[in-house]
Amino acid sequence: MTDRLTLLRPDDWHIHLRDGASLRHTVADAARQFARAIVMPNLVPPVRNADEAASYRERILGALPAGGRFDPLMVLYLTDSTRPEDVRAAQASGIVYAAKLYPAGATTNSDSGVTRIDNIFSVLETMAEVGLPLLVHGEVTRAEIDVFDREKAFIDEHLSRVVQRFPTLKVVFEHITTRDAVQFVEETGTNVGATITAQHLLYNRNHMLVGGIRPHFYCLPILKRNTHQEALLDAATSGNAKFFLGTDSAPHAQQAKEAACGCAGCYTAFAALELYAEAFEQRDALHRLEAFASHFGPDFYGLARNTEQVTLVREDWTVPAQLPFGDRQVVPLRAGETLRWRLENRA
Ligand SMILES: NC(=O)N[C@@H](CC(=O)O)C(=O)O
Ligand SMILES: [Zn+2]
Ligand SMILES: [Zn+2]
Repeated sequence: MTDRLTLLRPDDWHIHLRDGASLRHTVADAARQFARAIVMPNLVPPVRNADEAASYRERILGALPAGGRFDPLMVLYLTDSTRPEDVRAAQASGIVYAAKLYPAGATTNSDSGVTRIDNIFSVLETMAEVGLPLLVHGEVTRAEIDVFDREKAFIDEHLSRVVQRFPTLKVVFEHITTRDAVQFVEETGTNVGATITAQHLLYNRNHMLVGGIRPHFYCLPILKRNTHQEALLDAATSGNAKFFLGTDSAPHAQQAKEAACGCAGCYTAFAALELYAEAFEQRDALHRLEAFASHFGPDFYGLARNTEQVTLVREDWTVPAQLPFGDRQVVPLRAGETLRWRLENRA
């Protein structure tokens, strides 16, 4: 049995760092694990153009602990009024690496999202032309569609159409949760990839709903049945370069999660690699972790792989019941429970 696992330092291709006082904590946690991260733009108001991305990036770097190294890769938030010029300016800025499609109303802070994908076709055309990847929260929002079916409906109604219409556009289907999404990504061209979270590899909806409702497992897209979890585990451990690490670490203050109407999002960045290692080990696939975590993401984005290494050691440790989150607290995934792997530089 392997007791130490050394791999290239990973990157996180989907993270929420939030803003303001929380940055001090979210950035420190991310920087301990990752060299770079694709930083989600769903602030209020969202990050809509290169200038807003540049100032958010400065706030993130300003929150980095002394001596810390971390490269935030910024993302534009597409709205109905995003223009092709915004895409060109973002590409020219050198700090924006993608643009994100949130269907309006699909998830946390998506009110300014796109109401009809056809509204942004000229923007998508420019993105394809300049080589800026499209990141997608793939869920329809129509009230009559069951929450467990919203990802599949998005593929059928929208994503397949977008991919056909813009065959050279790079697309990352974010935080996929279904066998349908795995199959769609497998069957489309090499310009279409997907991120997979640790929680969707480790859990299914029973973990969230059997024996009591557990708000800290609630995220969007929602955990699905175990057959979908199995399909995601197959994909992540397959060695297929289209599937790579994106934590979707999405902290909300404890009171906002443990509420009559709790927010969606799991906080995982504090132990992301440890959580993924647990999932890969379930499949005897630890030898596939490095490529998933550290090779396929930069390869897809056309960036150099990292050169520094990190080491995971087999050592039990207990996840704290809470972690500081600005002037509040966040309950991390697995709070109070034991993790079997530990990143060597963990304090
Ligand atoms: N994943 C989540 O459940 N929540 C994310 C938004 C998102 O990625 O959809 C958040 O910003 O809280
Ligand atoms: Zn999302
Ligand atoms: Zn997210």
